[in-house]
Amino acid sequence: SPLLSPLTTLRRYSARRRGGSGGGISSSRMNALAATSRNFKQAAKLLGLDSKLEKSLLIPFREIKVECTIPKDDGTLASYVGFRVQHDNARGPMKGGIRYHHEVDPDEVNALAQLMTWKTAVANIPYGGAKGGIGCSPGDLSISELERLTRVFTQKIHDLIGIHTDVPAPDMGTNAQTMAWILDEYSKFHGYSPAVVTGKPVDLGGSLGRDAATGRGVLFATEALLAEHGKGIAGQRFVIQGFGNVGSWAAQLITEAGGKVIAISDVTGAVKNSNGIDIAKLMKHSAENRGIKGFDGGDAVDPTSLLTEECDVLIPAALGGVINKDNADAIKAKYIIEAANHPTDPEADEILAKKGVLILPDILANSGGVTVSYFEWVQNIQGFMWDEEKVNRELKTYMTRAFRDTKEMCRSHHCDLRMGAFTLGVNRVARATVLRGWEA
Ligand SMILES: NC(=O)C1=CN([C@@H]2O[C@H](COP(=O)(O)OP(=O)(O)OC[C@H]3O[C@@H](n4cnc5c(N)ncnc54)[C@H](O)[C@@H]3O)[C@@H](O)[C@H]2O)C=CC1
Ligand SMILES: O=C(O)CCC(=O)C(=O)O
Repeated sequence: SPLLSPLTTLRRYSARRRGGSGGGISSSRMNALAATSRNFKQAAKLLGLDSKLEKSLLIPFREIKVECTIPKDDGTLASYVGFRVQHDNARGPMKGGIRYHHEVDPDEVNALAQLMTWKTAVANIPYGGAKGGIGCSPGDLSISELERLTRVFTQKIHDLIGIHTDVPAPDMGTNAQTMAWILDEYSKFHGYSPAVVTGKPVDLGGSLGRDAATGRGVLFATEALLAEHGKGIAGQRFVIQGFGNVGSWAAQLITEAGGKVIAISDVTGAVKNSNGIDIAKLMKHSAENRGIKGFDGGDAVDPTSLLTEECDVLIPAALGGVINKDNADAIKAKYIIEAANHPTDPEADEILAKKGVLILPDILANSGGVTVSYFEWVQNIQGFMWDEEKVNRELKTYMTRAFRDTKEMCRSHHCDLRMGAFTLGVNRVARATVLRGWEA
């Protein structure tokens, strides 16, 4: 969250976890890997990819599973399973976040790693894709337990990550402080290596603007989509699920651009105000009260009904699979901007397409985070720091270009935005793979 120090954010996450389910996640969601692979196969078909190349692109490069055993503060031992899936490196070092969440499982990490491969290609940054996670509830761990867990995880994978092999970053339940621990632990083995992680604190070589980057990229992508329909952010009504790094920055920047955030949720609860929620006040409340619950700047609403609220633009910015065949038909938004990864199941895609709802897919909409991660890595390698204005200006250029390239694929392949982005990403990875001589 923009107003909080890294340590406070992790503590706040803990309270959110204890606060209740937050809602909106149905048991009807598709398996994440099945859903992502289905989108990939559809794109491969549109591109007319050779079937052997298609198969080779889908199979991950490496799947790592490690047991991380740590002493708890009370002296007992606890063990957690950590994963890192390195999906593809045809276009460069593998890149992607590390998630701490109780629902982390190998299939989902696999799906998220695959999405990173297509996302970095859509953004046209010189990376492949990876993702990691530890099955834990960060909220139930103290800061020192989280630090021990992160250091043990790093000890187990340090030989398999690196500046030119695989570069982790934050995702749900992790933040700049987590990256600082990974950087420190990795550097014990390999010498001081700031470029081994991105999204780290600015004091350790993090980029200005990385904290806000995913939310800012969501704003730029939304602006590009609305502009096609003769609209701007100003005057549009937004509903946002998730008030963590991505959701809180998106809410803040949309408000600054004149949009009206009329409902927002996190794991502790949801609030609605048709006159527009005071986001600065909500940030303060959330920091002081460990979540949205109890905020008096609107009416408390059932988080499960948040996604189906009347609005112009819906922004899921929390978990995957939240828009599925159970609730898709009830969605009233005209546009869905996927700030979260894989929030929409393919079955829901079909229902929403029939209703005329336009979806800006995750691998385009949330690519601002990894794009500024790339800027951070470049700055670290060059030993030179950009000012924030340059970071934000370059981010806008990259987001606008990714949107334009996606639209071009939509036109040439007669497909929707999701398939436009998938064909764009898959085609770039396929070309790099063939050029490198994949069959040799
Ligand atoms: N952090 C980043 O740079 C990027 C994140 N993403 C994606 O954005 C999404 C959010 O990530 P972050 O904001 O980084 O995570 P975070 O850990 O900072 O925040 C997650 C938010 O989701 C909320 N949440 C959890 N379960 C919920 C539920 N059932 N209902 C409503 N809210 C719920 C939490 O309370 C919290 O507000 C994830 O899907 C992540 O993969 C995508 C690209 C980059
Ligand atoms: O910044 C990065 O490297 C990765 C961000 C990420 O995990 C994502 O885009 O889903």
